[in-house]
Amino acid sequence: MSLHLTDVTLTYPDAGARLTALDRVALGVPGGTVTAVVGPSGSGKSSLLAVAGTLVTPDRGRVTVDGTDVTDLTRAERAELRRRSVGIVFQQPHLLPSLTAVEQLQVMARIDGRPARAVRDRAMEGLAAVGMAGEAGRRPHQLSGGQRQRVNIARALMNDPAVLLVDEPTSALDRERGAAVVALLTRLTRERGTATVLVTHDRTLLGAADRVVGIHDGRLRPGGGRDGAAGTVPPA
Ligand SMILES: Nc1ncnc2c1ncn2[C@@H]1O[C@H](COP(=O)(O)OP(=O)(O)OP(=O)(O)O)[C@@H](O)[C@H]1O
Repeated sequence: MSLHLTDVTLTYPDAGARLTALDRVALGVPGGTVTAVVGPSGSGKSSLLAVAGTLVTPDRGRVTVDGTDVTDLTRAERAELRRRSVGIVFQQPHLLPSLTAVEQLQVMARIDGRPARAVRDRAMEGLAAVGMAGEAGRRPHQLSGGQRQRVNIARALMNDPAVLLVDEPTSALDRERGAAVVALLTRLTRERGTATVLVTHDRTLLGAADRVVGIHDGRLRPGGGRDGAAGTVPPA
């Protein structure tokens, strides 16, 4: 399981010109590791996740998810790869208000002829993995912000993705709960061999990440600082 971005450039139309959101980005994330990408607002973090998650096709460069070069796939093949191999944890949990915690995970499950019972067992395992087995029957309004974020993470991991993309997972949480969520993501990443990318503007919570990379004006900076070779961060 791994994620590779090679020489990725992404531009958006901007008042008759093009705005470069990602500038010759190279990033390799081996399975079982967390790479944190840290940068200020507008630096390209969401763009990076959108490209890595195969939601947006870059102008140039290649994206390889779990050994498959996404660039050559049709739209339908990309959607299938995303469903099978990519988990995304959005900033806000976006849980469905009427569903219990375990049902949030069940709706994400690949049906694929699997009996409902097996899907439920898998969902319960997923909740247990994030310490939420005791809250399986609760609806979102009966959970704390940290608990909702745990359900969010469990849901993203329900189909055992090769790649996990996490957008500002701690923004709605206080420091202690935020640190617990990052520690949880790191543990699950190691246990499952997932290639995890976490983007944030907050450096204080990143002690648990295997690697921290900075992003400024669409360019990566190894080590998270403003110095260093632009754009290129080889696999750890
Ligand atoms: N759909 C779009 N059309 C035009 N420009 C865009 C679009 N999306 C993002 N941009 C621009 O691309 C650059 C990178 O944006 P991006 O959303 O990736 O940054 P970010 O680091 O995620 O910011 P934030 O932390 O505020 O979410 C910014 O200059 C932004 O204004």
